[in-house]
Formats: sequence, C-alpha cells, structure tokens
Amino acid sequence: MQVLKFGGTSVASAENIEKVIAIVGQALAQGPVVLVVSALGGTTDALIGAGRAAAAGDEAFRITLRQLEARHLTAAEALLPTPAAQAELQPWLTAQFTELALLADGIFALGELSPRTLDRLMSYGELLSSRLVVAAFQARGLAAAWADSRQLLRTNSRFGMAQVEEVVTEQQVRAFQLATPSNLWVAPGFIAADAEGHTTTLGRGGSDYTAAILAAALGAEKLEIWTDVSGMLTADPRLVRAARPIAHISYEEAMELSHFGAKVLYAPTVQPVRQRGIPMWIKNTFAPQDFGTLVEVAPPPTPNVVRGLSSIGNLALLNLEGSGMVGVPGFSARLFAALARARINVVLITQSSSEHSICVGVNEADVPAAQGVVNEEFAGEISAGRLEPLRPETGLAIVALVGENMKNHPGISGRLFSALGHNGVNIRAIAQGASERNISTVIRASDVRKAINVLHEEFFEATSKQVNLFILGPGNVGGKLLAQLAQQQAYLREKLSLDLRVMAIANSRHSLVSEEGGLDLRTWPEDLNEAPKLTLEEFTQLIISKNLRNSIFVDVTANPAAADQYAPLLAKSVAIVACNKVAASAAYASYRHLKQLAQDFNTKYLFETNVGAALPVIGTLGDLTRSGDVVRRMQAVLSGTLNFVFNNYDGSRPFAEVVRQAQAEGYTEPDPRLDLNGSDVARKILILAREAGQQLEMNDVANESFLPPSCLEGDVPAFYEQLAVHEPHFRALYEAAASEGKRLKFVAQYTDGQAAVGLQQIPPGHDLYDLRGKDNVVLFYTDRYTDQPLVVKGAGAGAEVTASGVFADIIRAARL
Ligand SMILES: NC(=O)C1=CN([C@@H]2O[C@H](COP(=O)(O)OP(=O)(O)OC[C@H]3O[C@@H](n4cnc5c(N)ncnc54)[C@H](O)[C@@H]3O)[C@@H](O)[C@H]2O)C=CC1
Ligand SMILES: N[C@@H](CC=O)C(=O)O
Repeated sequence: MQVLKFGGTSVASAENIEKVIAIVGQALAQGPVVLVVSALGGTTDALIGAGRAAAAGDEAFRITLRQLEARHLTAAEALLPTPAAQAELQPWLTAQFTELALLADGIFALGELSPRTLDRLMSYGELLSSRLVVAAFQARGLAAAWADSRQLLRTNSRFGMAQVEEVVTEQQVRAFQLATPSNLWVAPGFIAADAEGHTTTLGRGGSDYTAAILAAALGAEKLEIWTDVSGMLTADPRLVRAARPIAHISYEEAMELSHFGAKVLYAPTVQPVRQRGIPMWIKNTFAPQDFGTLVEVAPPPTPNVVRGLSSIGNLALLNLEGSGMVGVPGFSARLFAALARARINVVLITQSSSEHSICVGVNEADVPAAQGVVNEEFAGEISAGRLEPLRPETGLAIVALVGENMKNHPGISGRLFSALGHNGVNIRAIAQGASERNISTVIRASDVRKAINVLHEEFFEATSKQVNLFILGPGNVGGKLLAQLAQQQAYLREKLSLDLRVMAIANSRHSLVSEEGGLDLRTWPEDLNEAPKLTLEEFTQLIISKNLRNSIFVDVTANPAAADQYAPLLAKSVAIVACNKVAASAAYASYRHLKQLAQDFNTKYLFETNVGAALPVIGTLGDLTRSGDVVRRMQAVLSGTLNFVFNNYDGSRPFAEVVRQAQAEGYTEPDPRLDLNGSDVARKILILAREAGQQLEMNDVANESFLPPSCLEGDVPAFYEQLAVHEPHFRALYEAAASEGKRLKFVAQYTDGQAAVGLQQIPPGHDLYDLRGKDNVVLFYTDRYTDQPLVVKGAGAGAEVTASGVFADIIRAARL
C-alpha cells in the first residue's frame, strides 16, 4: 500500500489533475494506492472569504460561491470526456453548491461564523476536489473508490485545529479497508469528524497530515507528498536564490525544518510516519523526474553539518524580569499555564542561569492577550515591585540552523555567530535544545533576508561568497578600480569564491544604483551620467537600508564629507575601504573612534593606500607591531608627485610644467597644492606614526615648506602662475643640490614620537638617493631591525597602482 497526497496547486486545474492521474497510474503498477487530495488551489481561502463576508453581511459571498461553482464545473467538463460521465457528476456538484449556498445564507442571516460552521464550510473544498478526481479516474476506466475522510479520521471537537484520536481512527480505517476492497481510494485531505459526527479540520496544510495518518493506520510502504517544488530546500527559495533541494533528511530534521517555516510540509505530518518508520518522499508534480526529498530513518551521511535553514516571521519576545523569580519553584509553570489558558503557542524559550529573567517567543498577534494574562497572573508580584510588568518586543523573527550532524560538532554556533556578527545582525535571543539538532536565533525581521543568505553561504556555498560594493568617487583611481573589478570578476569567483558585485557608484553629480544583482561594469560611465544625484547622507542611507550581506563602502574621493560617513556605516557593520586620507589623518580621537567602531561591529576599516599607494607599508607596519616589535625610527620619501618632480626638474623645463606633468599623469592629489606644500606627506607620516602606536596630531608634524608663500594664496590656476613667477627660486634649490652632486628629496622622518617633513639634499650612497620616477621608499628601524632597516620601496603614486591597492583592501575586507 502506498499513500500519495497531492496539494492544492497539483489539483488546481483539469490540466494539473491529468498530471496527477498519470503519476498515480504509474504508482498503481507497483501496488494499491490511497490518494489524498487538497482542494483546488485557492478554494479554501475563497470559502473562508465567503464565510467571513456572509457573517459581515456582505452579499459578495454569493459571487464567490458562483465563481467556485463555475470553476469546478469547468474542471469537470474538461476532465470527463463523455457526456455520460459529465451527466453523472454535474448534478452532484450543483447539489453541493446548493448546500453551500444554504449554509452561507444561514451565516449571513445569523451574522456569525462559528469555528464549527467554518470547518463545515471549508470542508467543501476537499469534498469537491476528491469527488472530481474519483470521477476522472472512473472515466478513464480505473475503479477508484471515494473514501470519506470524515468516516476515517476521528478527532476531538477543537474546530479549526482538531486533534486526531489515533486508536479510533486506526479502527475506522481498518474497517473501511475490509469493507471497501479497492486498488485505489481517493480521500479528501484536511477534513475529519468528531465523535458526534460534526465535520472538523486539521489546520491549514492539514491534507499532508491526513495522508500521514492514513499511511500510519494502513502500515503503508511509503508516503509520497506531491507538491509544486522538488522537495525540501536548504532554505526558502524566495529568500535565497542559491537554495537547493535536500535529497535525504531524517524525520527529526524534517520536523524541525517544517516547524520552522519550510512551507513544503505541514509540521505535524512527520510524527505518524516516523512512529512506524514509513519512508516519506516529497516530490514535484510538475517535475516528477526530479529526485525530491526522501525523509527516512537513517539518511546517508553527508559532508554538510547543517541540513537546512529555516525562518519564522511575525515573532515577538515576551520578557518577564525581576528578582521575584530567582529560586522560586513553579514560577515558569505559572507563566506557561497562563499562556496556555489563553491558547498562546510558545515558539521559543530562553532563561539565563541567573534566573532573573525569562523570555519566550510567541506570535506577534498574541502579544495583547499574553500581556493581559501574564500581568494578571503575576499581579501580586508586580504590585509588590518584585517583577516588572511583561515587556513585549515585536518586529522579530527566528532564523534557525537544522541538522542532525550538528550534534557534538564543536564550532557550529561560533560560525553562526561570527557570520551574523560580521554582517551587523544583532541576535536578541538564542535557543538550542540538548538534541543539538536546532540552533535558533531571534533577530530583527528586517535582517532575515540578509541573515539567511549569509548563513546559507557559510554552511552551503563553499563555492561563493557574495560581496556588495558601494563605490564613491569614480575619478582617476575609482575609474581604474572599476576597470580592474570588471576584468577580475570571473577570476575572483573561480579562484577565491568571491562574487563581487558593484551595487552603487556615485560621484558628486550622479548616483547609479543596482536594484539587485549588481551594476553592469561595461556600461557604468554612460549609465552613471543618466542617473539622478544622491547626497552623501542619502547614499549612506541607501547602503544601510539595502542591508545587504558583506557590504563594503569604497571611498575613492578626497572629500572630507565622505569621511564623515564612515562612522554611521561602521556602526552597521559595513566595511570601509578608503584611499581618501582625510579620516585617518583627522583628529586622533576620530581616527581611534573609527578603528574602535570597526572592532566593536566586527568589520574592517582599511586604508593601505593612504601611504605609498599599493605598497605594503601600513600592512608591514601592522605585522611588525602585532608581533611585538617597536618602531623607533622611520625615514621615508612618501610623495610620488614630489619625487617625480624633483627627479625630472633640472632647470631645462619650467618647474610649473613638471608639476603639471605630474598632475596629468595622475600622481597628484585632486588639488596639487596639497602635494607641493608638503601636507600630503605630513598626513602620511602622521598616519604611519599612529599606526606605530603614537598619539600624534597633524600640528605635531613639523612641515618646512619649500614653496614661496604666495604660491598658496590663491586657487589652483593662481598656484601654477605663482610657480612660474618663482621659477628662479626652484632653479636655485636645484642648483644648490646639484652643485654638490646631491639630489633633492622631500623627506618624512619619524623618530621616537617626533615627526617632521621637509626638502633635503641627499648625497650619493644614501638610502633615499637612488629613487626613480614616482617611487616611494620607507625605511623602518625597529627593535629587531636595528642596523639595517626593513625597506619597502616601489611606485608610490598613480591611478592604476592605487586602484590595485584599493582592490587588495576590498579582497581583505571581503575575506573577513
Ligand atoms: N593618485 C594617486 O596616486 C593616489 C591617490 N590617492 C587618493 O585617491 C583619492 C582619489 O584621487 P583621484 O582619483 O586622483 O581623484 P579624482 O578627483 O580623479 O576623483 C575623485 C572623485 O570623487 C568624486 N567626489 C568628490 N566629492 C564627492 C562627493 N561629495 N560625493 C561623491 N563623489 C565625490 C569626484 O566626482 C570624482 O569622481 C584621493 O583621496 C587621493 O588622495 C591615494 C593614493 C595614491
Ligand atoms: N598625491 C600622492 C598620491 C598618493 O598618495 C602622491 O603624490 O604621492
């Protein structure tokens, strides 16, 4: 004996019912079948709507019933090929709708819809569909017998969610089996009857349960639940695109997953088949060739410790707190009894070992009732000040990991917490039973999509981690960065399992935002020009409200206001990658605050390119200090622009022209005066000193400018004019050095807490002498590098190299 159950979508139309007939036909070749069907998809909702409308005095219920009748008659016409077969069923269908109309008229007249009447009303859905299916089989020459589930399943009288009385049910099923020998029974799902013969229902989705009860009562070889998806998935596919079917699962895991929202299976279904060890398949009516999910006693071993992820929304936490509960036996019992009296289902329970508070999760809709009954139960303690009144918190959801293999497998919770923590998902409560089969976290409902995707990547997608980039400032450096990202996207996916998506690009005039999936990196320049403008604050809010996992804000501007956005973003666990030097060289307190925020919110603030472009300067310094070395002295050339200028100026071309060339080649700051007046170098040595552990401010860095003061008095064009005016000054500087065989270098020095920058004449043989083009060099003298410094040297400016340094920081942040 096999029991096959088909859900509402599987029997929603004549076309779908044909598919059901074909599947059942194949099953019959293997042995007798009990077929359980739901109502035609959408019928139950329509019946409930009609009942409620009637009770509310709204005559629209008549239209609904007429539409339902027409739908069933149309299906009958399509399914029953001969007029004779149709003539047999149609009067019966019409009679059913006459009965239904009478029932609805009664509800309308009374203005009341009791749970008992609602059950009766709803039962027509499955009664109609099952009779339709029986007629369809019979019309195809298959002797199908209709089995009235109200005569098979005995329940209590809890209308709407009746509980099955197993012993009587089993007796009734056995008796029916003896009295009605047939290879094919067709039974309506969802409905049953109490001892008085009143129609009851088993709860929404209860047709699965009907099938499981029948399978258990008949000792079936297997139960098949046919639906519109190919089995249970690792996560809700509406939330996680990469969700995939679970081939094998234990009863316990299936129960946990279905309880926690895997809508494919009605949670109580598992228990009856589990008790008898009956294997249960979940299959797809529309893709019967797919394997589906086999729920069984001992699924084959899998490398995945987590079998699936699940979530339940509309959750509220009820927090009861106060000294009055510490060490008081029976306290929890009173709480749960009060909730039970109000028929409030408790979804989750946590209590800290201090016993000072107890927290339960319930459906949000139950909050007012819960507050009433609990505050009443503990009125004495509350008025005596030994307990706080019940404190509900709404807008929450549960996200749970489910898997038998999690048992005795250390580190799963650690991975769960760190994956959520890195993404700024705050966990309000946690529950894990001793079975270790389920770890449940309570989080904000607005974080569910992000959380479940992060966890799916963590536990199921070793192949890919999605990283969402928000890029501000696609200028020289930003433009090259976007080109590099476009070029490397496929490589990163394949080699590093990183799926880098650019979700937004903004400059000072436009902001281009991807709805999902990421921007097209081939057409962004044109697309950006068409896009509207967002203010910096709006751009930040966009990042926060998108609430995407692994979000990184990439600041490729030189704008101080852009740096103001770091703190609110870090506080939402959005990582920051910046080549903008403003934040790291601002007031020390603000630099520290950003670093602390990154630490507190489990994210990254990376700015390697602030010194020496892509050269590993800050990284090397970090490696030295983290391993316990102490940096005593640093000597460096940190301006690509000034090194280029002094390497190329020999008086044969005007000084201003060489500076213009440096700007044209992309070495200068957007405002070249910052390079020429030494402040760009000053902020770099300041950043290095801070990274070496010194609490320095910008005005602690001595800066001896070589520019005549008038060069800095106007705007950038005036600056270039003044450079030309002072050509003799620059020539004199050059000649003074050259006459002694020396070279001009703008040098940054740091010695035991003191920092200074300025122009120096460097003799041949000196470590800084032989520095070509736009190169930078940093010499670190430390407790371990005493005689010979640790040297980092190479190109220290230029859009291409800087972009590659920003790219490297992005990858570091992404691989957190
Ligand atoms: N060029 C180099 O060799 C290196 C540059 N850097 C840093 O890279 C940064 C960018 O330099 P470049 O690309 O040369 O500058 P750029 O002037 O070419 O590009 C800056 C971009 O920022 C945008 N921007 C400015 N204010 C904005 C705002 N409020 N909102 C949105 N976008 C805004 C501009 O529209 C432009 O697209 C600077 O902070 C510089 O210090 C760092 C290391 C080396
Ligand atoms: N303008 C800077 C670029 C890198 O920070 C320089 O010239 O070094």
